[in-house]
Amino acid sequence: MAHTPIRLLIAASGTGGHLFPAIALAEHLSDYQIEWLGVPNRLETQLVPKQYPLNTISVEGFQQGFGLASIKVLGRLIGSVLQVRKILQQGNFQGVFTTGGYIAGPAVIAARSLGLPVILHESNALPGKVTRFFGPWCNAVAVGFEVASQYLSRAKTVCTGTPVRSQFLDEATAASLDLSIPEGAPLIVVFGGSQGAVAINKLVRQSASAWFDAGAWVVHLVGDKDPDAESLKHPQYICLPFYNNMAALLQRASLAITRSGAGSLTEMAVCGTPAILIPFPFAAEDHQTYNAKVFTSVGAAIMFQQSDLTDERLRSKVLELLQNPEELQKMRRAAKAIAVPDSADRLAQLVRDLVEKK
Ligand SMILES: CC(=O)N[C@H]1[C@@H](OP(=O)(O)OP(=O)(O)OC[C@H]2O[C@@H](n3ccc(=O)[nH]c3=O)[C@H](O)[C@@H]2O)O[C@H](CO)[C@@H](O)[C@@H]1O
Repeated sequence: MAHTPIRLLIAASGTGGHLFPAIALAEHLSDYQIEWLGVPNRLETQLVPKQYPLNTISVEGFQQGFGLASIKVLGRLIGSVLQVRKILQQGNFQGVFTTGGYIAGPAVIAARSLGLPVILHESNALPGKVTRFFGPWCNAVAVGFEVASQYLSRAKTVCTGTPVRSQFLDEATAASLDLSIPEGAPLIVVFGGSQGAVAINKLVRQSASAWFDAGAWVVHLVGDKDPDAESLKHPQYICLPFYNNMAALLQRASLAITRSGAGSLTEMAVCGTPAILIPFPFAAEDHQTYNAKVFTSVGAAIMFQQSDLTDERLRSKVLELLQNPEELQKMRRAAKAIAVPDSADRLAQLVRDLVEKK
């Protein structure tokens, strides 16, 4: 007898760091009927595969006001909870999965008020405010890094690692790199999270000529907000606003220079990409520094705070690493050692256990 598929609502919104782990999980629940919950005009409208219908609600600005007992914030929260309840009831959903952030508050309250199980995944080493507040209301909080559990003592935490999309796990992906970089040439990949990092871009442009002289190639993903994006030209330099095949690029890279968003870090661990990390200085509660420390503490990466970093320091550190392949190899092994390649399976199993048990 054919049984009806489980219906799951995934509430993930805003940045690649929130969306990609949820997309990876969805790939592992292919027997489920999945719909998405997001907000209009954010990255989900572009990144969520079309097979998952996107429901949108208005929660814009909620996060900024979070914690302030302002009537306006409360009013907005109640409004969004009612919208999510309606979506859950009309869609006959049996559970909710969320990756935290502003969308998680209304999603958790709505689901719990209807008696539906909620699983929250927190990819950062220092869990966000929404996770710390709503975590205890969830049936489980899955964490990407073990260290996050210590900030969630009232929640039921399970360390699953953070899921990456399947192409990151297939070592043959490197062959699909469609950028012409000579085989064997050292490759430095520079990127700044899903939205670019103008400050890193500037430092890299000031430093890169010494790296070219040392024979390295640079693939620079500059984002779409850098006014000087086109200013550097060199035969060993490839500049793009965004690149879709990050798996191939990180597998091929000799070194990455990047922010320390949880998504990028998890992908670099799986691919074994040595990294220089420059945490985004304005990230909430400086959480990117906490993320970076997970990697520096095992020797998988080197961290610089943006305020201390000059083009001179960056230039010489990269040259030093390029001249020391054994050190890069050590970093590569250390990164691989903290990867959780079966994270999507672990998380999917947790979701199945809690949603199907109901
Ligand atoms: C500024 C900020 O607060 N960022 C947060 C945001 O992540 P944010 O999305 O900024 O950064 P992440 O590092 O988590 O993710 C970036 C993602 O974008 C992808 N990518 C990037 C560039 C590109 O050209 N192509 C591409 O596909 C990367 O492969 C990665 O999957 O949520 C994360 C998870 O809560 C946090 O850890 C980050 O601190």
